[in-house]
Amino acid sequence: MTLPRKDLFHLPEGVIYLDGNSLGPLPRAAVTRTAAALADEWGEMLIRGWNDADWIGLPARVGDRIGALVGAPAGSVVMGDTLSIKVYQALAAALEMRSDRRVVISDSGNFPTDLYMAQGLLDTLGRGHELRVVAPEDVAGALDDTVAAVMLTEVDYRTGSRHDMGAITRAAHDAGAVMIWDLAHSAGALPVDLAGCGCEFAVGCTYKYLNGGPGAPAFIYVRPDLAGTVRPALQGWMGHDAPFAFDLDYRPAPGIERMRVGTPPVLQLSTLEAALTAWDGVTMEEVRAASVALMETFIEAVERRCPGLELASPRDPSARGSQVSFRFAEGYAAMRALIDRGVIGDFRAPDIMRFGFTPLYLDEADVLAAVDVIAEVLETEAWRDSAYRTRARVT
Ligand SMILES: Cc1ncc(COP(=O)(O)O)c(C=O)c1O
Ligand SMILES: Nc1c(O)cccc1C(=O)C[C@H](N)C(=O)O
Repeated sequence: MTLPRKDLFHLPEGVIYLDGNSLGPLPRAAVTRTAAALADEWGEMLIRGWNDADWIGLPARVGDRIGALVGAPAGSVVMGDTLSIKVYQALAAALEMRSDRRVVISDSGNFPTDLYMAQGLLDTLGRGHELRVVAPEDVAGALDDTVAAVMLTEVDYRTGSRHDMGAITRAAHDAGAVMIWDLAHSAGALPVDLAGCGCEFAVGCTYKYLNGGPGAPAFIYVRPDLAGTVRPALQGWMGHDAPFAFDLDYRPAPGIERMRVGTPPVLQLSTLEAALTAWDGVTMEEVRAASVALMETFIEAVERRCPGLELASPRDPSARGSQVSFRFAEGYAAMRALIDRGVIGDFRAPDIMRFGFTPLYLDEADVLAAVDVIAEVLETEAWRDSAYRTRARVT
């Protein structure tokens, strides 16, 4: 299999897209499939689509496709809701499994919504739980027999620095804690071995490296030996054993389907299902090898040509996800200047310029052309233009 597979994507003319770590581009297969889901399924089938187009089976069917990309067996991943909700569900179930313990460990590299959801859940429980947020390198040292759950994102969204999932999961288990991984910046970016690492829960989003589109639903994995016993905190009817029996009392579905909540987002799941065909016939190992090669080319060229930028990501590729970040005090304005010139990355406060590497639709020529533009923006100080200083609502 050769990479990239640019033909599978709509890539706007004149753009080098280095932000697939935040929102993937539009896969061509998604255009036709979404149009068909609208016109042929919703339009023609109306309510019959639930059975005739198997809308009801989408959360499990798409979950299996994603499971195959993150090392999870069939029947252990299900789709739905936003990642924030899936974080809440995983943590709530983990705390029930360790009801005698009160501490949750996370780290300061985690994405804020994960921490916010944890804080809200712990407040709602009102049982004296504590969220302890430590530095990423201090996680292992923070584990003791008071820790109920460890909740981490494998790849830091700002620096791209990567945890060792296997080692941290083992350390959490040695301390008797439940392990939850957020794979937002891993799924479709790196090989992940959920079954091998033995974690109890994993969650992730699908709008980044999996190219499911803005607002695409999240996924949740529960280790197969636990899926029939974990208690869902959000007891929606779609997670019921028999939703269409309309019982007055909740009875969870026998396995992973209990982590469903309400009506699935059929149109977004259809888009995502088609988007995932871009992974057919390519392995995550091939994608990873190509990503590392692109990142090494990028780092070498940027450091040689742009001395004002300071590498914020680990230099060792094995300690990094599929993004490269550079620090620059005027990073926000500089990123705006780059975007104006067709090189799209993004900015994270206070000074991080982020660039994502996505070998399905990027090649070395793109990377070198992007560096030409970065060098030009820095050499000419184009970022000084006042037009680049006003902050957008979404960065
Ligand atoms: C690690 C992580 N968790 C959660 C989210 C967001 O969650 P949601 O899909 O609920 O907006 C992101 C990015 O948006 C993220 O990077
Ligand atoms: N989910 C996002 C959104 O709804 C709007 C803008 C950006 C995002 C993101 O995905 C941000 C991303 N998690 C990050 O790594 O910063």
